Amino acid sequence: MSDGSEPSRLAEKVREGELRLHELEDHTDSETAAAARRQLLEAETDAELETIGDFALDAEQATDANVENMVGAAQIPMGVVGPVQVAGGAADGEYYLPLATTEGALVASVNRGCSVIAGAGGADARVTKSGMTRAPVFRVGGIAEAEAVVSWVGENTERLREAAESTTSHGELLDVDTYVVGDSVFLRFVYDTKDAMGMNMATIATREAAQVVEDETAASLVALSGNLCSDKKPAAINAVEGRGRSVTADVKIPRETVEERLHTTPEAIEEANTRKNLVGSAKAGSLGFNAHAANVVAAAFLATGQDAAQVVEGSNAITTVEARDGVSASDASGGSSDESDGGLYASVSLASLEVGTVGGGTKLPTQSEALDVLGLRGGGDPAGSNADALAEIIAVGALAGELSLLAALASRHLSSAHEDLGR
Ligand SMILES: CC(C)(COP(=O)([O-])OP(=O)([O-])OC[C@H]1O[C@@H](n2cnc3c(N)ncnc32)[C@H](O)[C@@H]1OP(=O)([O-])[O-])[C@@H](O)C(=O)NCCC(=O)NCCSC(=O)C[C@@](C)(O)CC(=O)[O-]
Ligand SMILES: NC(=O)C1=CN([C@@H]2O[C@H](COP(=O)(O)OP(=O)(O)OC[C@H]3O[C@@H](n4cnc5c(N)ncnc54)[C@H](OP(=O)(O)O)[C@@H]3O)[C@@H](O)[C@H]2O)C=CC1
Repeated sequence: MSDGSEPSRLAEKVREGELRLHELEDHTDSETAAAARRQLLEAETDAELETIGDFALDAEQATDANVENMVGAAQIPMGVVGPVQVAGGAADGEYYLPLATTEGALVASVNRGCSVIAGAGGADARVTKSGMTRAPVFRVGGIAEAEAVVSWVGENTERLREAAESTTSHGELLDVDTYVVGDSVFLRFVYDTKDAMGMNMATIATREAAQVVEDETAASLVALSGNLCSDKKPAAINAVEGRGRSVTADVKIPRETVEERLHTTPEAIEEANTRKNLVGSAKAGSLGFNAHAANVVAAAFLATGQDAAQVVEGSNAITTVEARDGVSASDASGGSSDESDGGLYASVSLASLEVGTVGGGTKLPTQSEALDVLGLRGGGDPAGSNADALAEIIAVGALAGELSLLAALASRHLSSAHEDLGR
């Protein structure tokens, strides 16, 4: 880093039109470039950017792959919930889940849910489907040509696989789903992206495959993303077909635990879930039949370096709750322990949770430390197991949030909780 005059000199050059704002890193280190931009912004907006400029991350690393025109860093408070026992297909053990949020009462609520789940012996969780998608749109002459392209794709999936997989040592092409609308052909490529969330990987691989389609058929590529993917937009296709990881967590909680820890009954939580999450969501035309899965998904995404815009897909979740007779506490190994006099079964199924433990924002310092808390930094053994485990733990966090909020609503504690903790 240079002395204090260097940012002023660079800021002046930008002001005089000798340098563009985004070119500063070509002339200095990233930290100095960010300082120069802050000076410019401060002069032009009267804002003071002292705190934005007081960051601990490595500016070189951030500007390498995570941000352009860097001025500093946004800081979000991070809390932690747990420990909670997770018996998953990949996750196995007691976990603390870091959550970054500015919503008071959220961490307390999820923590309460985790303590209830822990008291019931833990939750089960499984990734039931996995596949990151990219769906280019091609122009054809009409439906006859569209049909010919679709047939060619069906007969040449192997060639497309070869082209796609030539760009990655980890990614595997699983499927190519075809859709036709008039003279538009959409090919929805589905990849196993292992421990990467996989959007860059899938996009680069699909570019190669799309080239083969263009070379061998009458189709002409219009856009490498044709929105049937569907990335970062509310879309039924993700809720139905899944995107990233489809993951479910569930738990059985004895009646006494519900009454003591959640101050309500299994029946009241079931009714709140039915009338709110199922009937209310249906009437609203919602894709998310849950209370606030997005809260946990967003906070876990921010803490662990996921792409925050994909909270849109992460909120495609259905919560089910049932008051059951003779319910047994989970024993966190898929079995059950002592029978009690009834209790609660609750589940959350997130259809399209897009997570990774390598790539994207996961490499940054606070984010990778948060992944360390989970024991999930970097690639798993076998590849994909770390991202599966992360999906399962977030699902259990979402389940904890659902339980706690539904209970707060059933016991009429929601507004007082937020009065006490959130303002
Ligand atoms: C606030 C509570 C938890 C109090 O709940 P309580 O049962 O009165 O609290 P408690 O003092 O008896 O503590 C119970 C447990 O909660 C946890 N807990 C308790 N306090 C803390 C704290 N400060 N920090 C960390 N953890 C805390 C902790 O696990 C504790 O157990 P312990 O460790 O003591 O044995 C409860 O009233 C609650 O969960 N309310 C619901 C709040 C909520 O879920 N907000 C979510 C956001 S709402 C929103 O964004 C979406 C919305 C609502 O618009 C969506 C929709 O339309 O539904
Ligand atoms: N391009 C786009 O259209 C979009 C991009 N994004 C952004 O994409 C980024 C995420 O893309 P993503 O592809 O996940 O990440 P990266 O682009 O950071 O690539 C991750 C790479 O890590 C390598 N890798 C090493 N170990 C593993 C492992 N165990 N499992 C899987 N891969 C491994 C792979 O290399 P190799 O392939 O050589 O094997 C993989 O391609 C985020 O920053 C996100 O914001 C988001 C939405 C759209």
